[in-house]
Amino acid sequence: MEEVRSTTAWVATHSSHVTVDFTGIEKVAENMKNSLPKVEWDFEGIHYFDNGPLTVQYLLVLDTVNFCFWPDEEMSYDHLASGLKVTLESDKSAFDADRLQKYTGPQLRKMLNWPRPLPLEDERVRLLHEVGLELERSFEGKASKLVESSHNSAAKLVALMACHFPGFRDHTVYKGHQIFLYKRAQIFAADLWGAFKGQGYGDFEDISSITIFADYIVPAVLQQLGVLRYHSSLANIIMKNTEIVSGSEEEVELRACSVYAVEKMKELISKKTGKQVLSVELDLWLWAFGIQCPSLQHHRTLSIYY
Ligand SMILES: Nc1nc2c(c(CN[C@H]3C=C[C@H](O)[C@@H]3O)cn2[C@@H]2O[C@H](COP(=O)(O)O)[C@@H](O)[C@H]2O)c(=O)[nH]1
Repeated sequence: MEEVRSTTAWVATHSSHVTVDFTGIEKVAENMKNSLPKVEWDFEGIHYFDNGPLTVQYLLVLDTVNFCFWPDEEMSYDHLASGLKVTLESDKSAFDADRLQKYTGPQLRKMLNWPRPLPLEDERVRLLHEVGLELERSFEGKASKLVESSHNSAAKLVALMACHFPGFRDHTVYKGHQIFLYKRAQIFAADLWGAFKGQGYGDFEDISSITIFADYIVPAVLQQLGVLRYHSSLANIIMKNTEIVSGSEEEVELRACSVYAVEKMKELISKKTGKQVLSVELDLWLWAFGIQCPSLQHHRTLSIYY
């Protein structure tokens, strides 16, 4: 996580298209210092939960395919989370490692009750196969064993995931420097922590080490709040829904500046209140705010990472 923090800070200080506005951060921190809005994990009631290892298996499958819900305007994260939940409720072995290795695009569509091909469907299927195979090879087929191997460390869990599953290696090269974001690996740790309320499979002594999850909703919210400012050419691209290429300077800056800005916001709120604030909590608040705001325009990048 230190690498996520330091490399995203490097991007923020060398950024050409996105600026982090410290006055904007100060304003948000000032507003939040008295009442930091607490958003409950699963505030929408769409996730599977049985307080046991099957929930861990469900969350790993969910975060394996938790990316790119566009250009299909009707598709959203909620369809994914609830579709996988219904699947598991009717067939408890649906996410067994051997079955994960065999799913096809049409079968995944059927699970989600989706009438047409999913965005990046072939990649979603490939990543499910990858996770099924590696779970079988290294963790007796069980996501719970993977989590147990992290010995209550979220940072270790993220490192283990990056090591075992190439699809979770969310990094890029920016102006010659390697930048780490690890969005889906971090969100898996956060989902466990949220679902299990910091107990059992969600008991991570270093949950404070996690950063926010750099997706396409959070940068848009931060821009709306005046925390991020876009160069006019980038603002135009986003306004016109023009695709931004994965790995481009613009894309890396949008994601990295978001991580950096929220780290700064967190430090400031903690200083003002004398209480520790977690990036996970800020992320959930920003994300929940973003998805309730249908007019919010986000950047469009075809990516398997978010
Ligand atoms: N930063 C951040 N990004 C998040 C999430 C979540 C879901 N987390 C759930 C877990 C527990 C809570 O109950 C949350 O509901 C999804 N995403 C990202 O959003 C995008 C989808 O958006 P739309 O097209 O509108 O559905 C896509 O990139 C997806 O990867 C989050 O928490 N934080």
